[in-house]
Amino acid sequence: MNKTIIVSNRLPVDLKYIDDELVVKSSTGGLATGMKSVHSEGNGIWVGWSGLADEEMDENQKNAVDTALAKEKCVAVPLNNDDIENYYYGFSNTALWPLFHYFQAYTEFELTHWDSYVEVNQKFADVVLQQVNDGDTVWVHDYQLLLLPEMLRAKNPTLTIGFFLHIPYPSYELFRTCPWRDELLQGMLGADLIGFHTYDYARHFISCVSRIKGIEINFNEISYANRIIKVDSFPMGIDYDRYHNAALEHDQSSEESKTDLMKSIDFHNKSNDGSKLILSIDRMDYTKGIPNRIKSFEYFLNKYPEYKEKVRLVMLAVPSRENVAQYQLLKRETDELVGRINGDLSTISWTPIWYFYRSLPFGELIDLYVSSDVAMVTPVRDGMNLVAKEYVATRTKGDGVLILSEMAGAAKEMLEALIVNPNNFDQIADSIKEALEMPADEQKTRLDALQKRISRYDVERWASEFLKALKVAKDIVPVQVAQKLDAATIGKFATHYKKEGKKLFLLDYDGTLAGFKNNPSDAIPTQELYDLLDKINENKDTEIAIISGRDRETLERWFGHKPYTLVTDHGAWLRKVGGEWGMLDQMKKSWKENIRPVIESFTDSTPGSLIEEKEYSLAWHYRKVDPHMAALRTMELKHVLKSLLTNNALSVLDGNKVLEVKNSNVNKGRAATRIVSETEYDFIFSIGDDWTDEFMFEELPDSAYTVKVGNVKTVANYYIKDSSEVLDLLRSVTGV
Ligand SMILES: O=P(O)(O)OC[C@H]1O[C@H](O[C@H]2O[C@H](CO)[C@@H](O)[C@H](O)[C@H]2O)[C@H](O)[C@@H](O)[C@@H]1O
Ligand SMILES: O=c1ccn([C@@H]2O[C@H](COP(=O)(O)OP(=O)(O)O)[C@@H](O)[C@H]2O)c(=O)[nH]1
Repeated sequence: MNKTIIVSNRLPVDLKYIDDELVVKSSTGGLATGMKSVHSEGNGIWVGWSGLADEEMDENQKNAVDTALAKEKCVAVPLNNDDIENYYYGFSNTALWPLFHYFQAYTEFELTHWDSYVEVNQKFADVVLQQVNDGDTVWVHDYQLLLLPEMLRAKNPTLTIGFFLHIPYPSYELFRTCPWRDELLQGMLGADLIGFHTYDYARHFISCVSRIKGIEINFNEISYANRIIKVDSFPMGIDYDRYHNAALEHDQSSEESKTDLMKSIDFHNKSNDGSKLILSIDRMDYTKGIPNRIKSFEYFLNKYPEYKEKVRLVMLAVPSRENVAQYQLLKRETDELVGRINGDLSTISWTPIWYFYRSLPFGELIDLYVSSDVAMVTPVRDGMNLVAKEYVATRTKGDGVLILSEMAGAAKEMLEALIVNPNNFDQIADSIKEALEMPADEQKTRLDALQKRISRYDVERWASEFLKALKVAKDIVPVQVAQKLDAATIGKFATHYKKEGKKLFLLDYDGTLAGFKNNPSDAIPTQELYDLLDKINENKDTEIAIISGRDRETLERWFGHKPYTLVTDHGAWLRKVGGEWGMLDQMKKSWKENIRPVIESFTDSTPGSLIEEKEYSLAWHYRKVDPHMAALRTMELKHVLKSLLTNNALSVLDGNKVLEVKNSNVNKGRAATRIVSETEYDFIFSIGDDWTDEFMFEELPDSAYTVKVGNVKTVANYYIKDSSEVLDLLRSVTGV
């Protein structure tokens, strides 16, 4: 039976050696609870770092760790201190974390960090590959392991691979600053499904793939390396029942049983003086907007002084990544701010900010959530933010107000919260006032709606939706009627070619015999191409026909002196070997005077595009244009042209990064038909890359060998990867 392997930087268990004794604690983090059902199913396992440095343990200790982990169905990836320093604190947390959270000034790109990141991703891959069997599913989590999907696929293509990013995916403008942007995207594209918390993150990722990799994308499907990769958003939820039920239990418990922390800050007596509590919980991380929150609370107290002595901010900051300099600075800044504000504003009976730098066990967290009138969750950037959801889940009495930053992924789903810009102190101050004064029925209406949504789409649902979508994604077969041309089939062509009889090669030029150049006039034939075609042409039974969208003048300049059949202007002109040029259909060109200015104005307003004037057509090339802009402009231009081309005599041809206005009755299919109708060929081979070549493939007799350059939708029977394979293919078929 196939199994599912979960891979994340950290395992769902915390391990510690205390006085030589290994202490194992199950983690209650969001991911761990969410994946519980996936993890416990069948023979599934979880692969990750144990949190301990490999060289700090002797063999016995390592064995003890492995045994303890095995009991939890976990397998450790051994990391040494250098790995932890360079891969975890280094590339993951001083390059990717700040970059992906829009803290560009904090982002450091260090080659040693990158090298370690590659090496450690490979270590993860090696451990996973030891654990998997063919056909298994691997679900990779988060920014520490962006390279892993591709590393796994390279070694075992039978795996179904999902990837989920828990942090924001930045816009192209940020992402492109990373020196290893190609490698990171390549790594992620090894997955079958790539999930994000929000649609915006997914959109940014798709934009990076399209702009950096130049890959064609159809809505949320990326066609790459003969696979379809799905991209979608799956907003992660929490274990709603766990929080909700704990809060219900808390409501029923006696005052004495409340936790020491609560007693120490006199939470439960607050109702006596009518004072209110505002709660703030996060890891001590610069993305969480802690200094801004403190300053906006001070701003609130100064803007609405009637609230002095009536409200307290209880701030829990959990120590995190303390080895990274920016985290140390943030800690210092926070300590100083709290000290200054408390110094300025405290009275004998009132301290405005209660600040705790520590983590709390579950019970005390619940106590905090339940006892607070308002939760302020105001990160400057946050992938999702589970604290916001947990606060809502614990409000069992229908009261409590959530103030939520629009920069948290959670804001996309929690619209009934008071949504704020974390940098707008004035707005935050007003929202605090609104929250403190919100009528009970409004609190309840907002909470009901939030609770309904968060309880339905909980963490288990999130995991199962992702895995369902992953299965569907793996099963998508690229729309592909053509077969990849393999050595055996090429051998068959060659055998056929050697037989007696007339042979015809119909060869498209741009994108087939010649690779694309940014400027079409630079795509001149190489000596290698001339030599090869001449050699093939030495066989007196073989006819070479170059069938191109190029104009007559250009093709004549390049091939006029050769004994080849030439078809130009997408099939408008034909010159048989040794014959004269003839027009296949009577065509007009006077229309160009009206259409040219329209295309010219698009060229002016679309940097990178250019107009190519042919005798009987006008082509607008946009190969160098930014793909998003190109998509927009081609849509507009097609629309404008459609309104101008009112009779059927002209049509717009949507080619490979080119729009071309030409006479409707001309196409390569008609030209090819003319050629094959004049001679009886025993062997026909045709090859092309463009949409215009489809007419040719379509019209040729069934016995013809039709080959598309590029793995895209086609009516051809076969395809090859790209134009770099064309000349070798011709050599193999003809044996020259
Ligand atoms: O492992 P650490 O370095 O100690 O960091 C803790 C985790 O922080 C990040 O959490 C993110 O995931 C949450 C759940 O999807 C999301 O709500 C939050 O917005 C994110 O910041 C990180 O992504 C994890 O890998 C870390 O383990
Ligand atoms: O003392 C604490 C404070 C917080 N949390 C948990 O830490 C998680 C924080 O997740 P979030 O998505 O808000 O932010 P992250 O830290 O993952 O960036 C939440 O589940 C909190 O309940 C915890 O376990 N102990």
